[in-house]
Amino acid sequence: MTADRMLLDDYSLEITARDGDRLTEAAPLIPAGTRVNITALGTEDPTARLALAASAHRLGLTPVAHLSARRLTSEQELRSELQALADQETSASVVVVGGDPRRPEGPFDSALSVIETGLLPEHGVRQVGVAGYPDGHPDIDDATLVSALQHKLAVLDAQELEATVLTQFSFDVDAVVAWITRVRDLGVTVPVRIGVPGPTSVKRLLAFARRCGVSTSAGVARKYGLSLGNLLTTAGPDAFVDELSGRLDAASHGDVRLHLFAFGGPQSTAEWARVHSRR
Ligand SMILES: NC(=O)C1=CN([C@@H]2O[C@H](COP(=O)(O)OP(=O)(O)OC[C@H]3O[C@@H](n4cnc5c(N)ncnc54)[C@H](O)[C@@H]3O)[C@@H](O)[C@H]2O)C=CC1
Ligand SMILES: Nc1nc(=O)c2c([nH]1)NC[C@@H]1CN(c3ccc(C(=O)N[C@@H](CCC(=O)O)C(=O)O)cc3)CN21
Repeated sequence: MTADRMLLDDYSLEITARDGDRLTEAAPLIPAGTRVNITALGTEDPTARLALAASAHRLGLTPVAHLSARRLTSEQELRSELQALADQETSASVVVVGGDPRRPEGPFDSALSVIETGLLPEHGVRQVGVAGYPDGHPDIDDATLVSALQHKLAVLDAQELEATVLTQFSFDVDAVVAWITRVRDLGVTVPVRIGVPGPTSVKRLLAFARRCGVSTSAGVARKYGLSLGNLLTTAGPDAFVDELSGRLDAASHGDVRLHLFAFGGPQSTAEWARVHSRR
């Protein structure tokens, strides 16, 4: 198996609640059991996210609902959301992120505070994803991020939950390789999924990068293949993934896979993964 195929083997796909119908259309392109992550945006109807989790499950995929700590207005809301996922048998895997609101909307200020409630395993959760930041975070310093990561993994381990680290997307292979090396050196052994945008217009990629605090310096953009002078062209992660796979080896970097953000919709991202994993 080539290095690209290892990275793309068992990739995960992140979509939003609005992508429901489009997931059904894209499903024939997606390997059975693939994890489909459902972003927590705060703008969508929570029932739409539940419906999408149910639909992914029916399509033979593995739904992974995201919980956003700072967007939860009460512990009751967390309980209801988990119970609703459990009732439709879609609670086995979730992701817990801090959430973008500057001030928490309820009792939870971080992913850790949600995990520490102990409510996840009580509702049938067995596997939990937490976030990693190869490019850093605009509002949170690196030391805080790394200690939060270690703390979350320790508590998940104590709760006998499987953990995965899902990274924020990045256009910078050097930063990603350095970050994987750093967390492995710190003793993080769990699987890591590197966030990569699926193909979409340069314009959309730049807008998402700005919104999510991801850097797009001129050098990084050029190497990635983002032509800043032509915003309507489509940019895919081909060069990024080829270089990343050439620079990783399982012995020193452990279990590393791709987490594809379907910014251009599930179909184009799934098609990209299918073509690229055959090369
Ligand atoms: N929706 C998504 O898919 C993603 C969201 N993010 C965002 O990245 C940020 C950090 O998330 P996690 O790594 O899960 O952190 P976390 O919840 O583990 O928190 C790490 C530390 O940063 C603080 N913190 C958390 N969110 C913050 C915020 N919005 N502003 C200032 N301080 C904050 C926490 O109190 C804690 O001390 C959040 O804003 C999160 O929403 C990151 C990646 C993906
Ligand atoms: N700090 C941070 N906050 C986030 O919210 C966030 C990240 N990082 N990292 C990446 C994920 C993926 N995210 C997203 C956000 C929007 C769409 C999206 O397709 N939005 C549609 C509208 C969909 C809707 O409103 O339901 C769009 O056309 O913009 C996809 C992924 C948000 N995410």
